Parts: sequence; C-alpha cells; structure tokens
Amino acid sequence: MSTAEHTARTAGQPVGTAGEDGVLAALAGLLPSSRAALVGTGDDCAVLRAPDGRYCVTTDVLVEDRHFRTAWSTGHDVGRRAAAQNLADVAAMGARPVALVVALVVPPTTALSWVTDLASGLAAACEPVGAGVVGGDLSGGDHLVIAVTAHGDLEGRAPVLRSGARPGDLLVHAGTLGLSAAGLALLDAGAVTPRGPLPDEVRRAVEVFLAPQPPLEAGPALAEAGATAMMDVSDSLLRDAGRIAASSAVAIDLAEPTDPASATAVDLAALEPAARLLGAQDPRALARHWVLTGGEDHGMLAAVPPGARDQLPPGCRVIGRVLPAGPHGPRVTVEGVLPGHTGWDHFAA
Ligand SMILES: Nc1ncnc2c1ncn2[C@@H]1O[C@H](COP(=O)(O)OP(=O)(O)OP(=O)(O)O)[C@@H](O)[C@H]1O
Ligand SMILES: Cc1ncc(C[n+]2csc(CCOP(=O)(O)O)c2C)c(N)n1
Ligand SMILES: [Mg+2]
Ligand SMILES: [Mg+2]
Ligand SMILES: [Mg+2]
Repeated sequence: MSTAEHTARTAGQPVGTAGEDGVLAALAGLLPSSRAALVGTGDDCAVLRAPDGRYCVTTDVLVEDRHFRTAWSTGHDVGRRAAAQNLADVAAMGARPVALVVALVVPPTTALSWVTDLASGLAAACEPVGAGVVGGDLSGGDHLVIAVTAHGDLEGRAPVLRSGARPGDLLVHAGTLGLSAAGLALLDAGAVTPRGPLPDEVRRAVEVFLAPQPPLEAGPALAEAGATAMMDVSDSLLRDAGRIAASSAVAIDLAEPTDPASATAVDLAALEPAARLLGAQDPRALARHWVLTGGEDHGMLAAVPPGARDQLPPGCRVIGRVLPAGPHGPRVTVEGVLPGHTGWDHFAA
C-alpha cells in the first residue's frame, strides 16, 4: 500500500486503536528525509554524516503519570531515568553518549526544587559516562514532560543496527530483566512506599523502576565483539526481540526463564520475592511474566556470531538464538512456544 493509500484508509482511526507500529507506519514516508542520514528512522538512533565521520542522535520523552508519578519519583529519579533511557539508545548503537539537550514542560505549581532535583539527576546519570547537557527548552503546561535528545560518538565503529542478526547468531543480554516491571507492580499495588523503608529483597526492583541503570559500557563492548544487531530493552524482551527479528528477517528463540539451566533463571529468582510480596498465587509465573514482558530496564539485547561467545563483555549472558525466519516469518518464541501477551505499547487497543 502506498503512503497516500495508507493515510486515506486510516485517517479516521484513533491512534488508540492503531498501536505504536500503526502510528509509525502512518508517519513513515511523510517525513522529509535528510541528506546527512546514513541511518534514518527505525532504529535506536539515527546515524548522521558529519564532516569528519558520523554520529548518533536519538530522542525519548517522559510524561507524568504515563512514565512516572511524582508521588513515587523525586525530580532526581526522573532526571536519572530520562538520561538513562536516552543514554541506553546511544549505547545500543555501539556508541558513547557525549551530549544531551533537554526540553521541559513544567506546570506553574511545580516546586523549583523539583526542577533542580531533576537537573541533579541528569548530572548523576551523565557524569559517569562523560556526557554533558548542552541545551534545552522550557514551557509551562498541564503535566510534567521531559524530552531528552542524546548524541553519541561511534568512535569510528560501524553502528550496530537492529537489522543485522543472522541465523546461527546467539542472542545475548546485559543488564536486568523484569526488575523495573516488578518495582512498578509493587508501587502500583501500594505494597511498598518508595520513600519508606524498603524490604531488602525488593529494594532493587523499586530502585530500578525509579531510575534504571543500564550497563552502558556493554553497548560499545558488544559492538567491538562483533555484534550483528543490537537494541536496548524498553518495551519488553519479547517485543524488542521481535523488533530485531522483524528488522533482520529472522526468527528468535528465547531460553525458558523457568528452566533452572537458562541464563534468565537468575532474573526469575531475583523477582520471586516481589511476586510473593504481592501475594501472587504462582510467584514463578508472575516472575516469568515480568522477565518476558516487562520493559524499562534498558539492558542491551544483541545478536552475536557464535564465535564471539568468548569475547562477551562482563555481565553479558546468552539468552536465546537466532534462527531462519521459517514459514511463519520473523517471530519470537520461548523454547519453541509462541507467547501471548508481549509487552508495552503506548497505543495498544
Ligand atoms: N514521531 C516520530 N517521528 C519519526 N520517527 C519516529 C517517531 N517516533 C518514533 N520514531 C522512530 O521509530 C523508531 C522506533 O521508536 P521507539 O521509540 O520505539 O524506539 P526506542 O526509542 O528505541 O524505544 P523506546 O521509546 O521504547 O525507549 C525509532 O527509530 C524512532 O526514531
Ligand atoms: C506511572 C507509570 N505507569 C506505567 C509505567 C510503565 N511504562 C510506561 S511506558 C513503558 C514502556 C517504555 O516507554 P517508552 O516506549 O515511552 O520508552 C512502560 C513499561 C510507568 N513507567 N509509569
Ligand atoms: Mg531503544
Ligand atoms: Mg523512543
Ligand atoms: Mg517504547
């Protein structure tokens, strides 16, 4: 279908029924392309040609009550999270973040200290990786909105796209899986209060939800190790592995997290206390659900050739394998089984 036909057919449809992919498809082809774009829309970052090389750029927005609640998160937490999710997109190209610009929409009643806390959170996330905040914009509005644009230096490496995974590759992951979703579930149920004393066994989940700490070093390290495809996990392991599968025209089979021999079994064990605190009838099943469908941990998910197994960066685990697409086309299975619910979609029906 041409973009014009697509636009005509879908014009009256609310975004709430189109789904994120539907909204992006409606935009695709209407947006002007850039002479400088080596990689345009569709990956974690665009890659632009610069006079002496190429660099990455990406943007992500945080919206009050959609991504965070001020009853749970301090300004510092939101600043760390806003930086982290963009730094993770840069790292997921195999680049090192260098500079952010930050646009803020702030209701007039917001305490100035919330905004200065936000700045200190941005600094806390950026300084350790040598990135700076070099500009932004300010507006008043009804809700807090934080839009961050991040720039990354590929240091001469080729960018690692979502589209390069090949059958035979190993699927690897660095970082946590499901902790953020567990933290959200605990806060949402009122099982913990963020600024009250947190039980030790669930502290990490709440902390990761409030301010994820992606293993940013793993991005460039995986690129150096020969990663063929990479992205950060923002919407869920299943959904984002599905994006690598679709972009690369391959199938992906994940290890079963409830199998004690699988690399994701450690995630399951870390999540079960949270599931028990929530009174889940089957804590393992809820923990498995978080591992597979929870987003916002922002770990690095990559495909690597089997020969790279011995050069994986610290903390990187093999969690699945890349297969030919087969008669069903690109898709993600868990030990051969097609999962039902897959993860977060802002515009899911
Ligand atoms: N409004 C838009 N206009 C043009 N391109 C867009 C727009 N929104 C998203 N995209 C592009 O679509 C692709 C997928 O976006 P998406 O936001 O899902 O990726 P992400 O930022 O890696 O993930 P997340 O936002 O879940 O952290 C990216 O290449 C992004 O630049
Ligand atoms: C108050 C509150 N309710 C729900 C969630 C869960 N959530 C929101 S967006 C998202 C996916 C990634 O977003 P994006 O694709 O925009 O990066 C998830 C898992 C939250 N963080 N805060
Ligand atoms: Mg991403
Ligand atoms: Mg995004
Ligand atoms: Mg998303």
